[in-house]
Amino acid sequence: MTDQTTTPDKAATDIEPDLRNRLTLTAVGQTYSSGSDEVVALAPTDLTIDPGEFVCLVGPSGCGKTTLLQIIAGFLEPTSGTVMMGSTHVRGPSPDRGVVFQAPTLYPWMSVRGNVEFGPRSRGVGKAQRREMADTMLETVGLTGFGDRRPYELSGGMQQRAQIARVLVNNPRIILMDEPYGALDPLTRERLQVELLSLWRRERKTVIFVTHSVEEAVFLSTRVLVMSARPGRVIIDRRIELPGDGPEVVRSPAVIATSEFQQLKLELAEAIYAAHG
Ligand SMILES: Nc1ncnc2c1ncn2[C@@H]1O[C@H](COP(=O)(O)OP(=O)(O)OP(=O)(O)O)[C@@H](O)[C@H]1O
Repeated sequence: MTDQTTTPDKAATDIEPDLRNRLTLTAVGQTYSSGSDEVVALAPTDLTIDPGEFVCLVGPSGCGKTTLLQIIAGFLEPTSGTVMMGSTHVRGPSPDRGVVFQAPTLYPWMSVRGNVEFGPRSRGVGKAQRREMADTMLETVGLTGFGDRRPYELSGGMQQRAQIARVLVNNPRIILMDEPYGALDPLTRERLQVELLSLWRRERKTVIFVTHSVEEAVFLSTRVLVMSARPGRVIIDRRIELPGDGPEVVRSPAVIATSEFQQLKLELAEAIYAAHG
C-alpha cells in the first residue's frame, strides 16, 4: 500500500506549503473484530493538525491512543473515515511519517550508523552521501562517536536517540511517538524531553506524541488531546501556552514550578480521571 494523491499532481504542488503538510482526519474510526467479538477502539473522529504543532495524546489505558497513531502512520487502515496529508490520501506507511516506538526497534546486527543509514540506503542513496547524512543526524541527537557501536552497547536513552536519528534522517514531515520515554528513568526522560523540544524548534516538524503522563504532555506540547475511555474519542482539545513561550524558545523544566503549569496539569488530570467513566 502506498499513499495516493487524490487530486492531480499539479494541484498538489500548487497548494500552500503549510496546507501540504496539514493532517486531516475525517470520521476516522476503528473497530477490531476477532471471531464474533467486536471492539470499537476508536469512535468516528475528526481532527486537523497543522504543520509545526506539538500534539500530545493522553487518556486512560485502552482508549485507542496507539490505534489512532497507527492509523496516522499508515500501519493500520481505519475501518471508517479518511486520513489526508495535504491532498494525499494516507493509505500506508511513508517516510513522510516517521514512527518512534516505546521500545527501540534498532536492528541489533547493524552498527548504530548502519541503523541510521537504513532508510537512505533503501532509497538508493550512495554510500558516501548516506554516511554523511547518518553522521549529521547522530550529531544532531548527541551521539557523535557512537556510530560504530552496536545498539546493545548503548543505554536505553541513547538507543532512543538513535531511533530518533533513524527517523529524522528520512526528513519526515510528521514524527509520531508512542510513549517513547515510558521505559526510561526520570532523569534521562527529562533530558530527552528537553532535547526533543530543542530538536522540534530547530527542525520545525509536526510531532504527535502519546504519553500516560499529564506532566509530560503539558511540558512538551502546544496542544493536548484528551481521549475518553473506550470507545475512544477526543473529549478535550486544549491549547497549551506556558510562561515564557515564544517562537524560538525551548521550554525549561523550571516552567513546571509555575502556577500556570500546575493549573493546566490539574485541569487535564481531572478530565482524564472523569474520562475513566
Ligand atoms: N489488534 C487488535 N485486535 C483486537 N483488539 C485490539 C487490537 N489492538 C488494540 N485492540 C483493543 O483496542 C483498544 C484500544 O487499544 P490501544 O492500544 O489503541 O489503546 P491505548 O490507549 O494505546 O492503550 P494503552 O494506553 O494501554 O497503551 C483496547 O481495548 C485494545 O484491547
